[in-house]
Amino acid sequence: MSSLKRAQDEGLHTIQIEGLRKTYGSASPGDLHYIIKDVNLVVRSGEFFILLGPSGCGKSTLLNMIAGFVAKSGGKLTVGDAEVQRPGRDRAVVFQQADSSLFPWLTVRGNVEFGLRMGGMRKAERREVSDRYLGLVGLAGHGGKFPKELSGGMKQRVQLARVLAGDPAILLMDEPFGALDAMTRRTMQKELVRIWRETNKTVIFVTHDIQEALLLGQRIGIMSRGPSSNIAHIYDNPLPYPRDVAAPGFGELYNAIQGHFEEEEGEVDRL
Ligand SMILES: Nc1ncnc2c1ncn2[C@@H]1O[C@H](COP(=O)(O)OP(=O)(O)OP(=O)(O)O)[C@@H](O)[C@H]1O
Repeated sequence: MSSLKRAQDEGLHTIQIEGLRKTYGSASPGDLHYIIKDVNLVVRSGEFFILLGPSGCGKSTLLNMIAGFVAKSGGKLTVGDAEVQRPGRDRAVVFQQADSSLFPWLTVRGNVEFGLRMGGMRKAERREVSDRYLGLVGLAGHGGKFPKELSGGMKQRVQLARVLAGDPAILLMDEPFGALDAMTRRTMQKELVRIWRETNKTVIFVTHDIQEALLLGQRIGIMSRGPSSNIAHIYDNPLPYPRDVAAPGFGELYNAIQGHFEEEEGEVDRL
C-alpha cells in the first residue's frame, strides 16, 4: 500500500475548519470588516471538493488560508492533527495564470524538476519523476520546449505536472482553467478527473462556474455573497465519473444550484 493511500485511510490529511474568520485591517474591534466569517467545513482525504460562489465572496481567500499563505483572524484550521500556520509540502496551489508561475528561462522539464532539484533529488531520479508527470498530463515529448513555445492549455499542464511532481497530498486549485478556451477547458477537466482518480489526492477546486463544479466535484460548497461570507450549503454530487452534461440528473442538480443563487440574489435585491 502506498504511503499516501495509507495516510488517507488513516485520515491524516483531513482538512477541518471550524468558525474560521478573516478580516483585513480595522482601527477598532467594533468596526471589523469580515471577508469570511464562521466558515465550517470538513474535507476528507481523497475527496474532490468544490468551492463555488460569486466573484469577490472570498473563495481565493479561503483557499489561500488552507494553503498557509494567508493568516486566519480567528477559528480553527487543521490538516490532520496540525494547525495550519504556514505553507507545507503536503499542500500545493495551482493558479489561474500559469504564465506567472512558470520560469520562462527554464524548459518544460526544468520547470517540472525545479522543486525536486531544490530538494536535492539526483538527476536520474528527477528525470524519472518528470517523465512520469509529463506523461500523466499529456506532455510527453514536450520536455525540451520553453514556456513561450506553449499554448495556454499546455502551460497549465506544465504547472499541474510541476505541482504533482512534488507529490502533495492536497491540491488547491484556484480557477485553474478559467483563462482557457471552452474546448481546452473541457479537455483539462477530463484530464484532472482522470489524474485525481489515479493519484487519490485531495482536491479543493475553486470556480464560479456551476457546470464546471458539477463535472468535477463529489461535493459542492456554495459560498454566500460577501462580506462575512461562509459556506451556506453543501450539495452532494453522486453522478458517476467520467461525467457529461447530458447525463441523467445533471440538469436537475444544475437547476438546484442555480436556484440557490437566484434566491440569494433576490434576498440581496430586497435589502
Ligand atoms: N489583501 C487584501 N486586503 C484587503 N482586502 C482583500 C485582500 N485580499 C482580498 N481582499 C478582499 O476580500 C474579498 C474576497 O476576495 P477573494 O479574492 O477571496 O474573492 P473570490 O471569491 O476569490 O473572487 P473572484 O472569484 O473574483 O476571484 C474581496 O472583497 C477582496 O477585495
